[in-house]
Amino acid sequence: MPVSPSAPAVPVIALTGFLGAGKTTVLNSLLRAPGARLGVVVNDFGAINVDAALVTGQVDEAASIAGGCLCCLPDHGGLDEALETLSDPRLRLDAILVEASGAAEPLAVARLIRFTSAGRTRPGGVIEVIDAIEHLRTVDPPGTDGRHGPPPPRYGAASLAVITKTARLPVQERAARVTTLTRRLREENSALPVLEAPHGSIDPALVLDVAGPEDPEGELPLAAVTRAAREEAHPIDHQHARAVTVPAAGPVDPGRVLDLFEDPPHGVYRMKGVISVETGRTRRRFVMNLVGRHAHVAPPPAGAAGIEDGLVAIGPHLDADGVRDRLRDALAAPTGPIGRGMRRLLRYRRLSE
Ligand SMILES: Nc1nc2c(ncn2[C@@H]2O[C@H](COP(=O)(O)OP(=O)(O)OP(=O)(O)O)[C@@H](O)[C@H]2O)c(=O)[nH]1
Repeated sequence: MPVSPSAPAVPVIALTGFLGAGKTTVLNSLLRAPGARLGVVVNDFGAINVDAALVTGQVDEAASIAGGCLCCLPDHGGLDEALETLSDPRLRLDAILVEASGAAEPLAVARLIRFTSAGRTRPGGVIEVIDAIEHLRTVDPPGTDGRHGPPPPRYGAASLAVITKTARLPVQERAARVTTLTRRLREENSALPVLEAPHGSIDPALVLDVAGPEDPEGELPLAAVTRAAREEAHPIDHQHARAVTVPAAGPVDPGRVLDLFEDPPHGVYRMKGVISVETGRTRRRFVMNLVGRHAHVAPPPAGAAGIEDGLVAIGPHLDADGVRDRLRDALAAPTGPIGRGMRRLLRYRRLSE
């Protein structure tokens, strides 16, 4: 079927959020929803793009950018080219979702999308994913006096905020946490819609709503200019996280990997990757995640078949050599029986349901 030369510009929606907040989980939930044809660009910080391998569901077109933040990589890691390709009218995509790395600064990501050279796209909004458990310790912590100062400027980039992991809080604390987070977000961004997303699940209609007209109807041109200026005023000023990637040569001792996850190296906030474990003649793979002090073990989705075994450790202040040694040690070939470690791993697996 011929494509109209006046095909509408494809909205590009950014998924931002701190390390491990749940961006891939939200993305997967959107991709499971039938209806819209979505393109995906996944940016990951480590040398192995773990997130790209963990994207499940119906991706109509995909691109992967690994090895650093979009905003810090030379030529933004090829984002313009990826958007140019994905916005080809022949692909007939309804929207393109860009999952930023957890170390990216949302204002910088919004600016890259706004000023991309890909001519058939338009900014479709920024969805900031917020970890209900960790956010007030990591992104928006109180000062030493226990009081919050001005909210982080990144809140100003968001068009929708999605709060994840509330179910992991004690029931009696959930409502208060959502209220506190919403109040903080709206101190910077007064009209920001905020919603809870149990296990990353949000209504895709809301996301495509976020991607509504570029400049809200009735908005004074001045408002658009102010928004662009705010994005400009915060150039790439984010704290540079570091990532250490260590591939695994073969099956590992799960006990050693769990020792690492239970006592991560100083400065490591996030670890993720895939490991293989061999018992008898059976080899099984597991997806390992650590966010803060919370470890999660899951079976691999189909997409993980294409990813090599290994771990990526990420943190703002880590000693790369020391961390690499710890990861290598944890991923070394087993030197003895692994039964006890396997039972520990399966216990984590059950608790991660
Ligand atoms: N209980 C619970 N766990 C969640 C939720 N959302 C994400 N997780 C878990 O949190 C961990 C990190 O989730 P991801 O979706 O990979 O987070 P991310 O923001 O893509 O991570 P980075 O790209 O590394 O910054 C995984 O173990 C998820 O299973 C949620 O709503 N509830």
